[in-house]
Amino acid sequence: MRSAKDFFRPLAVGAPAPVREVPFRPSRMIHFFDPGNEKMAAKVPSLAPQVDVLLGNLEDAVPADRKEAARAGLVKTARDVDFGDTQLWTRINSLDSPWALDDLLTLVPEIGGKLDVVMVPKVEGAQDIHYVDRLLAQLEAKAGLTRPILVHAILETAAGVAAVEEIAGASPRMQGISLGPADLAASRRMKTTRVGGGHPDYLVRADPPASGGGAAGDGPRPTFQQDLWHYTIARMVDACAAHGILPYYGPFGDIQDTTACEDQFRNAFLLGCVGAWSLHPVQIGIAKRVFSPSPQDVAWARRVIAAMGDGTGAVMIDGKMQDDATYKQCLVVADLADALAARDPELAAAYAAATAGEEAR
Ligand SMILES: CC(=O)SCCNC(=O)CCNC(=O)[C@H](O)C(C)(C)COP(=O)(O)OP(=O)(O)OC[C@H]1O[C@@H](n2cnc3c(N)ncnc32)[C@H](O)[C@@H]1OP(=O)(O)O
Ligand SMILES: CC(=O)C(=O)O
Ligand SMILES: [Mg+2]
Repeated sequence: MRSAKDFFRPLAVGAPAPVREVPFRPSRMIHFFDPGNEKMAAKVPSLAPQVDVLLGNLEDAVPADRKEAARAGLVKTARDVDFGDTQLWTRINSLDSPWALDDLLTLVPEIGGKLDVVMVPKVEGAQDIHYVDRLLAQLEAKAGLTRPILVHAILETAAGVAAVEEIAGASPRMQGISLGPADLAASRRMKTTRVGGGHPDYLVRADPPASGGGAAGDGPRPTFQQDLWHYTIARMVDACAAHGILPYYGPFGDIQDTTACEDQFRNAFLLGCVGAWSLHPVQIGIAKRVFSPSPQDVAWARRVIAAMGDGTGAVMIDGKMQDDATYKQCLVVADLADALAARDPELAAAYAAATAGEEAR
C-alpha cells in the first residue's frame, strides 16, 4: 500500500497531478452506445446535449469480432463530435481479456484529452485499480496530457463486493462505482436471468391469520416483493461516501418496462446514488427525472436552510422539528439542485418557481 504521503504523487514522471477531490459534474445518466454501430454512433451528436454523460462501450454487448471496430469508432466519434459540457466516458474491456491493454494504448494517445473517465469492468480488488492507475499515468505522460483521466469501477463480482471499500479508496483517480447486477448475479450464482430489477419470487409472506383458538387459520396471506439489490447498493454507497467518490446504479435491462426502471432508479437515488446507466434513448428521460430532486423537495430544503441560519439549534417548520442533521440533509438536496440547475435551464426555472411559491406561503 502507498504511504499516505505519496498518495497524491503522480505515478509516472511527467504525468498530470492527481485530483484532490472528485469534481462533481452532473451525471444523472451515463448513456451507453456502441461506437462501432454506425446507426447508434450517428445519433451521438443529437444525444450529446440531452445527456450528462456519453459512454462509448467497448466491453460486453460488443461482439468479439467487432472490438476493433468499436475502438476505432470511439476514436472517430471523440474527434468529430462537439460534446459541449457533456462528459465523454468509455468502458474498456475487462483486464483479463485480450483487448483491454490495446484499448488503453489506443485511446489515451488518440483521444485522452477528450476522455473524462475510463470505466473498468469486473474489478475484483485494489490491485486492478493500481494496474490501470500506473498504466494511465505512463500513457498520459507520454501523450503530454495535462489533466488526469479518472477511473470508475463496476461492482460486478463477489470478490469486488467483498473488497468494495479498498476499491473505492485505491487511487485519487477513483471517480465512482456502478452496480453491475448482471455479472454480479452470475458471479454470486444467483438464480436470476435478468439485468437488474426485482424478481417476483424474492418475497416475504405475511403470517397466517390466527383462527378462533389462536392457531393458524386458512385465510389469504399477502406477499411482498423484496429488493434483491438493497444490500449491495447500500454497501456501495457507504464505500463511495466514505472515500468521497460517486455511486451509481447500473443498467436496467427490461427496456420496455419503463415503470419498473423508474422504480429501480428512484430507490437508488433515495439511497444516495447520483445516477444510473441508460441503455436505450427511452431511459434517458427517466434518469433525468429521477436523479433530479423534485422542485417541491428543493423548495422545502431551501426553506429549512434559510430558517436554520448558521445551521445549529432547532426550529419547528410546519409541525416538523429541524436541527443540525436535517439542515445537512437539506444542504445535500439544495447543493445537488444548484449543480443541476447550472446545467439545465428548465430545471433551474422549475426550482426557482417552486422556491418562490414556498416563500410566498
Ligand atoms: C449488462 C451490461 O453490460 S449493460 C451495458 C451493455 N449493453 C449496452 O450497451 C446495450 C446498449 N443498447 C443497445 O444495444 C440497444 O438499445 C438494444 C440492443 C438494447 C435495443 O436496440 P434496438 O432493438 O435497435 O432498439 P430500438 O429498435 O427500440 O431502437 C430505436 C432506435 O434507437 C437507436 N438506439 C437504441 N439504443 C441506442 C443507444 N443506446 N444509443 C443510441 N441510439 C440507440 C436504435 O439504433 C434505433 O435507431 P433507428 O430509429 O435509427 O433505427
Ligand atoms: C453492468 C454490467 O456490466 C453488468 O450488470 O454485468
Ligand atoms: Mg457486466
